[in-house]
Amino acid sequence: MWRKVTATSFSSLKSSIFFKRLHLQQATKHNAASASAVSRFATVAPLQEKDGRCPFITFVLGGPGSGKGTQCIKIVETFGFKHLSAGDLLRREMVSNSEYGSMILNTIKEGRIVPSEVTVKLILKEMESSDNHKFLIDGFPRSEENRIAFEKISGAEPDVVLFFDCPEDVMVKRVLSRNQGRIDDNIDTIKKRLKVFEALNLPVIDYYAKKGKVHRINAVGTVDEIFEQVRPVFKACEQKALNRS
Ligand SMILES: Nc1ncnc2c1ncn2[C@@H]1O[C@H](COP(=O)(O)OP(=O)(O)O)[C@@H](O)[C@H]1O
Ligand SMILES: O=c1ccn([C@@H]2O[C@H](COP(=O)(O)OP(=O)(O)O)[C@@H](O)[C@H]2O)c(=O)[nH]1
Ligand SMILES: [Mg+2]
Repeated sequence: MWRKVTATSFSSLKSSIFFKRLHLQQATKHNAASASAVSRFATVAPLQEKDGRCPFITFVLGGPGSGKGTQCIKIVETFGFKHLSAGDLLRREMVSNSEYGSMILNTIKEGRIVPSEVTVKLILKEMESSDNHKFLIDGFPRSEENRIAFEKISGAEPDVVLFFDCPEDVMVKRVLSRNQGRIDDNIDTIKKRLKVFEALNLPVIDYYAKKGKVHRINAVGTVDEIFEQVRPVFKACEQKALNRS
């Protein structure tokens, strides 16, 4: 299993490099643009250099309400991935007496993006504590800065990027009827989130598209119809994912 195989490398990465760097960065302001992120996060040795193996990572991207979380549940059921929703991790952190609680609350309320250090730390912690080696990272990276932070700090890249492509009017309708009591599921915040998605998240999708990693899914249709587009993506890489275990 991935965690057992790489526990040493990942733990030492965590204690020796990631957390030390994190403390340094937390003392600074978090508003750096993606360009400066390149220099803010020093490169670490890729996980696979340490033991020849690395986790199988899928980034699940798309605008608010495009159906990322819904499809992740089906992917988990069918292909046995571990689902990590960045939004859920941040909401859990927010209500856990964390020092970041009020910052996360205000950021989500405004539809902005939480500083990369915080989100990457939560994601890597979950990955490390999981026995699974196949991960769906849902709703992350949301910006080039997020992407660079993850890749530099973890030394890993996604194997697959799913992009749920959905018209804005459909996304707005779905979010407004989501009914999960979320502080950001109101029309004012949705408008801001759509702008942030276009300005900051589409460049991430473009970046991975140029690397041939993006699978565009037409996110209009029933949940089952959409999953029939998703299924072949994972069927095609089942063997590759298995080889990582
Ligand atoms: N294909 C679909 N058709 C209709 N409603 C959907 C579909 N997929 C998801 N939904 C609903 O839309 C809302 C947003 O879906 P969700 O999976 O939470 O999206 P995201 O994680 O991308 O924001 C939820 O209430 C969900 O039940
Ligand atoms: O990597 C992330 C993921 C989420 N968020 C914040 O959390 C909110 C909700 O994210 P989630 O993925 O749950 O929303 P969804 O797209 O599923 O509606 C976003 O608008 C952001 O404010 C963030 O800052 N960084
Ligand atoms: Mg979601």
